Amino acid sequence: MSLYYDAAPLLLPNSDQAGSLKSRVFNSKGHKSPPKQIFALVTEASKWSPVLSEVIEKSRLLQFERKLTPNLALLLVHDLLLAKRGISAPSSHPLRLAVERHKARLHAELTKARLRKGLSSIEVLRERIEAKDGGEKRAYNGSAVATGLESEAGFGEWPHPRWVRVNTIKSDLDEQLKTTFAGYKTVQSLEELLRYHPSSAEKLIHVDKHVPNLLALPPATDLSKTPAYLNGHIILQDKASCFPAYLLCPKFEDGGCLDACAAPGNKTTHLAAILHDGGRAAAIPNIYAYERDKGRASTLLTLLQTAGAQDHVIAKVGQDFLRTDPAKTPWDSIGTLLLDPSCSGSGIVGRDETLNVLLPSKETSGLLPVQSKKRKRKPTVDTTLNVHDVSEEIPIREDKPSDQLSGRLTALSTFQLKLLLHAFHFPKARRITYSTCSLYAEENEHVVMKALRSSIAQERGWQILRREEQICGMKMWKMRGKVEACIDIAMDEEIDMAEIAEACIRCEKGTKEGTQGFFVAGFVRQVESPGTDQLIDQEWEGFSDSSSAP
Ligand SMILES: C[S@@+](CC[C@H](N)C(=O)[O-])C[C@H]1O[C@@H](n2cnc3c(N)ncnc32)[C@H](O)[C@@H]1O
Repeated sequence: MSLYYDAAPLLLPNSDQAGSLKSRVFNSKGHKSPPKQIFALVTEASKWSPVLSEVIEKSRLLQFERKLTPNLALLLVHDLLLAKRGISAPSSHPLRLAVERHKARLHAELTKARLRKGLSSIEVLRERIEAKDGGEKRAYNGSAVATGLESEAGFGEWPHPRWVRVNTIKSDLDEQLKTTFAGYKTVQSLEELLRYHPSSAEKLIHVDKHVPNLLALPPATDLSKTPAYLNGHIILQDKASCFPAYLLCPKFEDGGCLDACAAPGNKTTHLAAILHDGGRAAAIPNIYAYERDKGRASTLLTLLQTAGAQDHVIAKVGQDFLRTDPAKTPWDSIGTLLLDPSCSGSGIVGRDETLNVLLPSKETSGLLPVQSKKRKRKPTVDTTLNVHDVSEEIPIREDKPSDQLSGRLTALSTFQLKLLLHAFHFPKARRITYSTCSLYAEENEHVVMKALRSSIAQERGWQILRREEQICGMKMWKMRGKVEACIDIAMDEEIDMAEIAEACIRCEKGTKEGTQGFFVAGFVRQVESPGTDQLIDQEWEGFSDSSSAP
């Protein structure tokens, strides 16, 4: 029974315990049950809470059983009706008995709740709830098959499609459409795909209009067991995450390409695919991939192997990009750099989702919506190759008292700017992309503005890669940077802030574009004054140990 006592307080609002649900569960020493079990129960019960609260209220369980609290009732009813093993408590436990004596009524109410939503089976209901939870919100908005769940939960977002990048090192778009996606119906608009109903027999696919070799599939499509995924013919990568390598547009003749923050390796393998170019890149590995974290670097190595990119990439396992000396060989011949540093991760779909719990009311007069404080997940170190599990981001730590948002953003953006300025020192560098999966201007436009105003940028002639200079798909992309955010930083009236904002690319999450929240900007060096490289290289003295990311 300890499981339910451990889990119940976690469903309540106004907890003064800071941190994400995960950190509260996994870092707590006061729990008697295994943290994994507590976490699973709380997240599952929250997911099902709109339906189960209705069931509890209609069955009048809380009126019959006065000892039960709404949160305990939610957990116990969840396990009674939905868990394979039922309630995890001794069969004679009074609280278990208090719920089990209403089993028939509760079952009947669950069936009625499902039928009211017009759903044919509990499996279909489960599918809907899973789809909703995976960020697939408002999936069926406006369609004739509205479930009723949308209005209860107040969804206002578009679902997040499953994005698939065809790995052109091993396959091509045509081949994938004829094999892995044979039998799928191609739809011309992403919106049509996002309105797809999961129980429909029709399989839909959309070929992206911005990024080459990118496909969108309906939310919750599971490709993890397909041969194409297992053999690295396709890579599950969000659309926005494909922007940096595509915008960087590295060419073999540019010289070496450097990915400064590589793990788990989605963008590195994308760079390799772009550079593959008829096998030339295979002859001379010319992509350097830095990954400071050894655990994450092992994921990178696995992904490189699976994607067939191991011959194109020299992985710098456990090495810090900030410790490279740009003046030394081979760094002195690097032509393009991709910087995708650690960030707040605020743009990641599902990352900042609140735990939405709808507790049943004791009075049966309606449901009590409870929205817990905003929480972020604890850092995870991923060492397996399941791209579903591997985050591109290491979320910021939140277990320190001083870890307030503005402090964290300052620390992150200081590190991000340092990385960018270091990249500006590479003597043969011509193009750089800087990206984050953050929504905050501090990590995005502010970093760009500060970088452009730096002395190294001015000495080396680094400029923003203007919209009209960008590769076609990026030029076409409508969502651009925020002028107000540029103005926040601009002090130099000569800088055209509208042009810089226009050059920056933003993606929002939950829109009908189907992306995660993301930001990318390109830098280009068009003029190089003679002798400047030498001067700057002499000036660069490396960063001290204290220059690491927060
Ligand atoms: C946002 S993730 C990169 C995601 C990756 N670009 C992708 O697309 O799969 C940031 C990564 O940069 C690494 N990192 C942070 N600072 C670094 C540094 N100074 N040198 C090398 N790697 C660094 C982190 O360990 C983390 O794995």
